[in-house]
Amino acid sequence: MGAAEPLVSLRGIGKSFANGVAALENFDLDLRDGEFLTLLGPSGCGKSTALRLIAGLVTPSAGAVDWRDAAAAHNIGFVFQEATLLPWADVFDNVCLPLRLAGKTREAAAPLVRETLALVGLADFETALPRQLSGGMKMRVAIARGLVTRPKLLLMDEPFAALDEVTRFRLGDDLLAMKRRLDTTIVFVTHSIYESVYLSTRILALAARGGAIVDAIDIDATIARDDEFRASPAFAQYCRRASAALRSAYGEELR
Ligand SMILES: Nc1ncnc2c1ncn2[C@@H]1O[C@H](COP(=O)(O)OP(=O)(O)OP(=O)(O)O)[C@@H](O)[C@H]1O
Repeated sequence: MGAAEPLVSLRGIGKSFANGVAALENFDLDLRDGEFLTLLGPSGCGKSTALRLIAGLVTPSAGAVDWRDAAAAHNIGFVFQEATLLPWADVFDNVCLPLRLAGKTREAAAPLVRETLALVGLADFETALPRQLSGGMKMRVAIARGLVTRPKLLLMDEPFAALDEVTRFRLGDDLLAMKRRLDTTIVFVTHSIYESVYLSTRILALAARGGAIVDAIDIDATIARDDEFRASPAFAQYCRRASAALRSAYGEELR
């Protein structure tokens, strides 16, 4: 098993719900080790369903999800659009939760929780309650909770959608730094073309119905992600391509 082998492969995936909706049809995906993959597409095209299938939260109606390493399949971080924190628990206990669920005592988990809080810039907020935090800080707690078990894979479903643009930019930069530091592979869902180009090493644009891949855009992973990139002709070019892909993903629906 070489490092070039995908971390996880989705083969011929179909997912239909009891109400007859086919969210995904014959969907294939090879997730590369270490990539930042973004799923871009119209509302309802199956992005969240794809994340939930990878996470094992729903089972496919057809096809298979194959993991290179079974242990990675059982240690996946998941961050949602809402931070979904326990309102009565402080920041430390919210981040500690996945370790407690894995059977660690609070004391045994503490060093990892503190290290992760430092990583997301919340070292001084251990005892704060969720209601005392801004939206951006709550999202940092949710990211810390997603990373505290040091998963190989972090799934993020529109995590920054509810945040203002400055907070969004800052969190994006910090997320890339965390990813580098922990060597995490990320699958990210967003509706923002600019965000997808800035953060990703690959973008998949999914068609409005059934999740067919309309375009796969590789973004040069060696380019530093900073203000210079955001202002560069290369960035504009990638955005034009992603925008065209998204337009064709809407297909008939835009006409
Ligand atoms: N549990 C469910 N039961 C019935 N239909 C569902 C269920 N979950 C999703 N769907 C349907 O499957 C399709 C794909 O949904 P999904 O949430 O994956 O799309 P999405 O691309 O993530 O959308 P959005 O961008 O709006 O979050 C939609 O038509 C949705 O209504």
